[in-house]
Amino acid sequence: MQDEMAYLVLNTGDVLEGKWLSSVRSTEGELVFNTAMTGYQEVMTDPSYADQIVTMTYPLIGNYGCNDIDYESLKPYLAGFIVSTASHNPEHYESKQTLQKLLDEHKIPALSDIDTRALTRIIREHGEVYGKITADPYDQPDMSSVNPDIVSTVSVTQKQVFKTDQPANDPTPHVVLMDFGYKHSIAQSLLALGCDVTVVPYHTSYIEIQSLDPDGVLLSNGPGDPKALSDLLPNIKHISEEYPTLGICLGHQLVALAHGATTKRLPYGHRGSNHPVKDLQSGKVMITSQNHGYVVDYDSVNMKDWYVSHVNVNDQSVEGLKHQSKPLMTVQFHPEAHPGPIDTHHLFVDFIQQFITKGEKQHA
Ligand SMILES: NC(=O)CC[C@H](N)C(=O)O
Repeated sequence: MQDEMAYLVLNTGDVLEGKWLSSVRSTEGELVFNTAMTGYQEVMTDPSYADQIVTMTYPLIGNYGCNDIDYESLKPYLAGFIVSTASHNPEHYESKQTLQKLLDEHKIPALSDIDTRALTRIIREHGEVYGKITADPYDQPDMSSVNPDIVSTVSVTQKQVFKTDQPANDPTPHVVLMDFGYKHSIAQSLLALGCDVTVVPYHTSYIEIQSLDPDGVLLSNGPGDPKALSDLLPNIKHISEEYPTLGICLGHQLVALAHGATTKRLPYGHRGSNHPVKDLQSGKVMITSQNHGYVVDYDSVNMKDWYVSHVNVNDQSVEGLKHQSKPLMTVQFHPEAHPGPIDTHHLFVDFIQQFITKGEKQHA
């Protein structure tokens, strides 16, 4: 079985040969690349990558193993994983299993020994690339397999309540986290700051949220094209107008769409843990963790009610929005990091400061 040939067949006509890194042998999806040097376990378990085949540009992956604490969700949702050199002998005091074992356990098809430099160049050149991991080099990826309803496969189906063990605030603030595919470290960031967190399904209505009596609402990251969720926009608009709101990544894009802006595809996405972002108010540049293929169109933002709070230093794309008069802010990057630097962690503090300072609920 180990000798079976392993290929990544792309819709560009390119075929790359590698070695099997998992016992599950066939998958397809959109190819994306991540430039982070560490954090492969967090990348693999970030639900934003659902249905995508992720290639890591850093050449050695798996060298510190996989542990019990870096899961960003219960399991990896990505369609496939591609590396150059896979380490089979990890060394780290927290390591519990190898990369290969984790991929096998969760039945994620994966290849090693792929020329990830060549692959990344192909993705950069073509932008939107689909591929198939297969034993047959004449197989072709079927692009019709893209699931427009991908968020429903990663969101919780029932609410989950998490109580903080950090009695930092009195009364304890309560944040409702709308789950479009949330990374666990978002909830952990809020719990560590002394907030109770209720995670709710992505389609939870304004009335249901109201019945939970939150102090603030957070719309999470998640997979897919934000425009696929256009049915939800009136609900999101209503919620974000009534409660202090923080949108992260997909949550940012959805709040922007709900308030009349548009989104578009980036040429080949921002995925990595060293993307420089400028806070336009302070002038400070922060290094951020990112994972997105879409972006809010700068010119579509209604500057009467909003302003652009952050921009990407590399391509000037929109990285953050703030409402002119409401406690409503959104960011394209990941303030929870994991993996990545914690330069923008203060955004969680800014978010909760809006409802803890007066010790009483701020919304009507
Ligand atoms: N991490 C995210 O929330 C990603 C948002 C969206 N799926 C995109 O690719 O742009």
